[in-house]
Amino acid sequence: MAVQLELLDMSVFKTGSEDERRSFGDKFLKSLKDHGFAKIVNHPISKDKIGNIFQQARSFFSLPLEIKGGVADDPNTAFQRGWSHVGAEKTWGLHGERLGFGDQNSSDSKENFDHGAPDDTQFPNKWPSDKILPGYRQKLEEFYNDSALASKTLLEVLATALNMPSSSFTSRVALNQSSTMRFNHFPEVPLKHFEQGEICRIWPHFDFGTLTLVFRESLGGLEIEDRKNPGSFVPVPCESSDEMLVTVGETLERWTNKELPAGLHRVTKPHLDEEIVNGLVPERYSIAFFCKADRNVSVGPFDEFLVGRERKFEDITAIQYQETRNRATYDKVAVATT
Ligand SMILES: O=C(O)CCC(=O)C(=O)O
Ligand SMILES: [Fe+2]
Repeated sequence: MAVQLELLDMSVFKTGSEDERRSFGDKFLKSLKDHGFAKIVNHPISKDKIGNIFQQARSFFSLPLEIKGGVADDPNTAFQRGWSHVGAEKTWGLHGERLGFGDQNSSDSKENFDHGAPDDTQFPNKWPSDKILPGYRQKLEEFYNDSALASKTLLEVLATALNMPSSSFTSRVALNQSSTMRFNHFPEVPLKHFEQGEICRIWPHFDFGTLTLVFRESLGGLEIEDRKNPGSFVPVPCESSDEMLVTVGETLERWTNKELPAGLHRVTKPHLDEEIVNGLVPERYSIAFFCKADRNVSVGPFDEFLVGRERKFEDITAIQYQETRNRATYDKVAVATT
C-alpha cells in the first residue's frame, strides 16, 4: 500500500498569517519526524521552471555517449561533477549488505549528471559546451540557486519548529559550498530484471546532506521505508508535477542526534501495473537538490540535542563525512581534501 503524505502548502510564507506559518512548521516537522519525508506544494519554484528543467535533463541524456563522456565525473574526488554512466554508482555499497538486498555486484540502473555551486573553484563544475546545449548551464545554475533558497527557507522553518534560533541550520550552509544538484535518468528496463532481484534503479540509501528536494514526474518507482515494518518499503506516488518531496538526510540526523532520523529510500519499478508497458519498465527522470553543510562545519550533534542523552555521532567535518560516503558509493578511494 502506498503512503499518503499530507500535501503541505508553502504559500503561507507569501500570503498567510503568523499562525498558518507556525502550523506549516509543526506539520513539516511531524512529517519529517514520523516518515523522514514531507511533501510540499505551492513552493517558490514554479511549474514552468520545473517543466523546463526536466526538458534540460532530457536534452543532456539524449546526447551521444562520446559527448557525455567529455564531461565524465571523476569518482576519485569527494564531490560528483558531470556525467556518471549507467552502473557507475553503487548505492548498494552503502547499506545493501546490512539490509540483505542484491549483492556486491549490484550497481544502480541509472545515469546521472551532477553540478555544485556555480562559483566552486575547489571542485569545478563540468559543462557541455553552449554550442551543443544552448542555455543548459544557465538554466541549471538558476535552478540550483532557486533550490538553495527554498532549502534555506525550509531549514529556517524547521529550526523554528524545533524551538531553536531560526538560523541554527542555515548558518552552517551559509557559504553554499557543498550543495549538489542531480539529474537522474533511469533507462527503460525489462520488468523481469526487477522481479529476479538483479537490479534496482537506486538501491536503498540515505541522502548525505541536510534536506534533499526531489522533483519527479508521474511515473512511479520511489519507495520509502515503512517505519512500522523496518526493512520493508512503500511507494510514495507523485500526485502533481510541481510537488516537491523533502527528505531528511544523514547530516540532519547527525546534527539532531537522531531526533530527526534520516529517511531510507530506493527507486525501483512502479507499483502500478498499468505503468509497465509490454513487459518493459519505461524510462524515468528525476531531479534532486542535496542541500549540504559547508565543508569545514562539523556534522556532529548540536549541544541542544545532547542534554540528558547519549551522543550518537562523532564530530567530523562535512567534507570528511562526504569523502567517506562517496568512497562507499563508488567502491573507490576518494582523494582527501580539506
Ligand atoms: O528518483 C527519485 O525519485 C529519487 C532520487 C534519489 O533518491 C536520489 O537521487 O538520491
Ligand atoms: Fe536519494
